Formats: sequence, structure tokens, C-alpha cells
Amino acid sequence: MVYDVVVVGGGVSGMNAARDLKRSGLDNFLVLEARDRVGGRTLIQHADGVIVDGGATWVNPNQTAILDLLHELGIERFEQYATGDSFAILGGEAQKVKPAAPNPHLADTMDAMVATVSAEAPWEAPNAKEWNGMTFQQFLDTQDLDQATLMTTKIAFEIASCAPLSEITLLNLLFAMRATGGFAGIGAPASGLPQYHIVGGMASISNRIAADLGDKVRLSSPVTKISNWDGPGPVRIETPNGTVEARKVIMAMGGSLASQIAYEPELPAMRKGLHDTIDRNHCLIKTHTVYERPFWRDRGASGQIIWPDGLFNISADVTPPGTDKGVLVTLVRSPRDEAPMSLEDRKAGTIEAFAKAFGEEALHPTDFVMQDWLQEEYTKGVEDLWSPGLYLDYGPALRAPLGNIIWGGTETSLFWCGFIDGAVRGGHQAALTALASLAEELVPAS
Ligand SMILES: Cc1cc2nc3c(=O)[nH]c(=O)nc-3n(C[C@H](O)[C@H](O)[C@H](O)COP(=O)(O)OP(=O)(O)OC[C@H]3O[C@@H](n4cnc5c(N)ncnc54)[C@H](O)[C@@H]3O)c2cc1C
Repeated sequence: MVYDVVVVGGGVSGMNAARDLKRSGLDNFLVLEARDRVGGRTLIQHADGVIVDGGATWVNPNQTAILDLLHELGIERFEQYATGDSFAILGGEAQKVKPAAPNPHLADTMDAMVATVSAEAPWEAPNAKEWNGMTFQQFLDTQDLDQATLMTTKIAFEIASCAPLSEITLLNLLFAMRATGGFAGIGAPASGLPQYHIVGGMASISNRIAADLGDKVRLSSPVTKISNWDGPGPVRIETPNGTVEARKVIMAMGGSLASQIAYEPELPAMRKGLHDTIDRNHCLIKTHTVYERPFWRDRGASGQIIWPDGLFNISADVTPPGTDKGVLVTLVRSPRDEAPMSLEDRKAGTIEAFAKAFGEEALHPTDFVMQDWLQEEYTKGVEDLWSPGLYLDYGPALRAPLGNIIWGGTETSLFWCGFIDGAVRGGHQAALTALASLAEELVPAS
């Protein structure tokens, strides 16, 4: 049997592509997912009986593709708790901090630069070459900014980008800003956290779609080799459980994961170059600490702590509705070469920091869970799109189909690429491309 389409990867992007295929009336398709679950970089964890997001969690009101999907699936969202004081740990002590307004000079300067970078082809920007040769840190050094601005910019952008400013190529950042609505989109200082969480966890999106697709989703099926992708004849897709054939293949994953698969014939140099240039090893850890109640709220605290160069980068109150417990998340962006820290040590350092800001009650959580994405074979840390040359040298290969392979995943989206919203958009786009390409084959050759 030859499938019309095989979707490789059951993250939000692949599941959304499969959902579109089904809604188009196509029946002859299959999703192959490496893990024993769908959802990819979204993950439901249970902490003292409370559902928390081990992966992606925040959605903001500008992210219309994910908001539409949530609406269609009947999935509710709840607002981020943001009432009360925020803290920063500076010099070992917790201090109340007021959100600083973004520096208008920096915002205007960068928005003017963003205006010259197109979402479709950032490599064609007039200054693409110059900006490809410069890091964000080097650019900031030329801007004559005060220390406070430099610090808020560093915190906001390092959290949003999961990389030190010295490793972010300016051209790539400007594209990311273009894709997310300008300077204020990706990580404007003091723009705060995005605003909504998903009731039941972000992974309920993929779980809901998987339940609807039934046996069209094959779990624990890591694709190891893709042959004859350039046709004619069907593409062969190998997994340890057997080989399937398809007319079209949607690769719904980032380039760094796609590069772990063997291709015959080999992929062209441009696409291989793209895979090799994506930096895949930046670590992102999330922890959730559960308490009997959100006691920090009684003390007038929002739950947010910013800790430049600390054990974690930022914390927030992510207590879902319907529980008396209180839940604090931390996001940890670790340098690649940092030795992994044990759960016990991370817990001890985290609650000690919470105690500095919120008092002794913080030393008595009822549960503490951690998720380290660098340890996940089918995620491999955060897929960074910051390396020099990624767009300038290999950008045209990012979305261009190759033979019968169609590239999907959040990284291919023109908008909110790298985010859940981009994953939904990348899925829509890949499904449309596959359907159009199948339709084209029905047109008789003249
Ligand atoms: C800790 C963390 C926090 C985040 N927070 C947010 C947030 O708050 N808001 C937001 O918008 N975004 C956030 N993101 C980003 C968001 O999670 C991603 O943009 C999105 O989930 C990507 O979806 P995807 O389907 O494109 O890719 P993935 O989720 O990576 O899906 C790829 C799928 O392919 C599978 N796969 C890999 N290799 C193979 C193979 N060989 N064969 C078969 N299957 C394979 C994987 O198992 C996976 O299921 C966060 C990411 C992380 C890691």
C-alpha cells in the first residue's frame, strides 16, 4: 500500500498538518512519531496532582493561529497571574523591581532595521551580509545604552531566545522580530510574559487531535531512513518497525532532528548545510514547585523572580484554575557545557531563592518536578536559529520542498517561527503544499 501522505513527527505541527489532511477529505495518510506519545516539545507533567506544562506553555493574544485552533478544538485557556510585586535577585539578595519601559531609542532603531528584513527572504535584506557578521551583543555595544537598559535587554532577550546575546546573529534576530511583530514581539524588556496558559496543558492539543485520528498515528516509530525522495515512484520511509511508502512526505520537525535521518540519495548541499548550521544544543530546563497554597499572593507578590546569571532565569506563578495549590515555574537556560545538576540540588537552590523573595514558607513545597529538554533524544535541547549563515547562506533551503519531501515544523513558519503558533502555521502550510502537489499529479501532462 502506498500512502498519499506520511507525516513524520507528531508534534503540534505534524498533528495539525494531519488534522488538515483529514479535514480536506484525504483518508490515505499516516503519522509516524518517534516517541511513545504525541506532542513533541509540549508535555503534560503531574506535580502533586496538578497538571503542569513541562514544555511550551504561554500563548499571547497576537498568536492568532494557535488561538483559532484552540477555539476549534474547544480547549480553554486561563490568564497568567501577574498581580503584585516582581522581584530580582541581585548580589544574592531579593529586591522588588518595577518593570522598566523598553528603551524607546533601541526599540525605534531596531524596528527601523526590522522593516528592511522580509519574513519570506531575510537573506535579501540590503544589510543582510553586515548583520550576518555581527552578534546582538556587538550591536548593543555600538548603541550607547545605559546599564539598566543593557541589563533588561539581556534578561528579556536571553530568556526569549535561550541563548547568550553573544551567540545571537543580528540578522537572525531581526528576522525573528519580523516574524513576531517587531522589537516588542520577541522579547522587549519589560513586556513581561505572554498572557495565557492552556487548561489541561498545551499537550492536550496534540492528544485531542490524536484521539480523533485514531490508528492513523503510529507511535514509537522513529524514522531512520528516507529513500527515493526524488522519485519517480513512492518514497520509502524506514522505521525499526517496518517500512512504509508514500507519494508525499511531510517532515514536521526542526532541521536538527531531520538531520538525524539518513537520506538516499543524499540531500543537496544547501539543505545539508542548513541542517549542519542549526545550533541544537542549547539547554532549556523547566521546573515546577508545588505548595499547599499560593502563599506569595497573600504577601502581594506576583511569583515572578528575575535572576540574572542565577540558578534559574525567571519564575512565574502558573497555578491553574480548579486547585487550592500554588505552582511556581522556573525557566533555566543553561550553557551547553554546564554539568547537569541533580534534581535535589536544583530543588534546594530553587526553593532557597523563592524563600528570599516570598519568605520561609517557600522552603516547604509538596512537590518539585523538572524537565530537561537537552536529555530528550527527539528534541535535543532548544533548536536555535541564531547561527551565522543560517539564513544568509542556507535560508532559501528552509522551506523549499525537495522532490516529494515537504518541510514543516515551527521553524518553517513565516510568523511566530519557534513558537507554538508557528508550529500550527507550519502544519497548515505543509498540508496545503502536500495537497496541492498531489492535485498537480492528477493533471494530465500536455
Ligand atoms: C521548554 C520549552 C518551553 C517552550 N515554551 C514555549 C511557550 O511558552 N510558548 C510557545 O509558543 N512556544 C514555546 N516553546 C516552543 C514550542 O514548544 C515549539 O515551537 C513547538 O512545540 C514546536 O512544534 P513542532 O511540531 O514544530 O516541533 P516538535 O514539537 O519538536 O515536534 C517534532 C516531532 O517529531 C518527532 N520526531 C523527531 N525525530 C523523529 C523521527 N526520526 N521520526 C519520527 N518522529 C520524530 C518528535 O518526537 C516530535 O514529536 C517552548 C519549547 C520548549 C522546549
